[in-house]
Amino acid sequence: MTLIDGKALADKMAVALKTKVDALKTAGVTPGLVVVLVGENPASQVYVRNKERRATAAGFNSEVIRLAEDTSEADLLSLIDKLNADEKWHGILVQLPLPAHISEEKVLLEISPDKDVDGFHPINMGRLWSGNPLMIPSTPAGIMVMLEEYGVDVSGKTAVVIGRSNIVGKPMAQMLLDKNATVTIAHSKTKNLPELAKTADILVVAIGRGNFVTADFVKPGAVVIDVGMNRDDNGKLIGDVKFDEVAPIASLITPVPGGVGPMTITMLMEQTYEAAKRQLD
Ligand SMILES: Nc1nc(=O)c2c([nH]1)NC[C@@H]1CN(c3ccc(C(=O)N[C@@H](CCC(=O)O)C(=O)O)cc3)C=[N+]21
Repeated sequence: MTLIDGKALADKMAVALKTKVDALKTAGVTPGLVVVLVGENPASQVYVRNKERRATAAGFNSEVIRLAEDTSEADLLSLIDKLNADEKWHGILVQLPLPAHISEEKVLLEISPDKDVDGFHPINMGRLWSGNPLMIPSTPAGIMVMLEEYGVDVSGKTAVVIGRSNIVGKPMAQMLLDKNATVTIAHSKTKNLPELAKTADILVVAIGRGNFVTADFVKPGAVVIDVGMNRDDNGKLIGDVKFDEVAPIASLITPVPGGVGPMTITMLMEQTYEAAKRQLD
């Protein structure tokens, strides 16, 4: 079994990114990433801090706009309009989830598709599915980079993605399909899930249930990617995969933490850089 070290890869890519950013700055453009955080979700605070740290280290303009939990939808939408029009920002990220009184759909539609570093705007989702991607969701994008880095040839492989969210499951399936995997998307209503999962050469788990995938879900030699971010009873961060049990069977596996999470942030930075570079075109 080999561990897929997402943290180490993220650190390596950060060094290369810094060099690319320095060159872009010399050409007159500084990449700018603005993150909007509504309310006080403690988990979101951690992610947002990590993003800010990585953006600053890369030499970006970076700002976190913190809004009160009771911010109105109209106020958030007009803030987004302002950020859309501001040349300083190449990437706009509104941290999800939003408070219940704000429509996520309306907010995601408001962000200019050209600045939508999350790739959540319907235009960007449609572009991805039609084979003409621009901005793409960072979590599956980071997973594709990890597979490539660790020499996993996806073509012709059987892939099972557990989870069908717009943020991870669906774009993950499309990216694997684009690399010629045979892809199945499984979810909470799937029958005989362990048997199905066991057919996978590449198993991606993004269901948000701690330790859900046990050894009986995994074919010996499979590549196992754990997107889960759950807290156990002691507040410890755990994945969707029961690591100790699955790791000995897998050929490659991502840990939590230190796997998918750091690469998610790396891909946000890469996409912000690419968006900034397009400003020169
Ligand atoms: N619009 C939007 N875009 C997002 O990309 C987005 C979001 N909303 N809402 C929340 C989720 C979650 N997310 C993570 C990013 C990095 C880590 C990360 O860096 N994790 C580290 C450490 C985590 C820790 O120690 O708590 C790791 O896995 O090693 C985790 C989770 C981005 N999200």
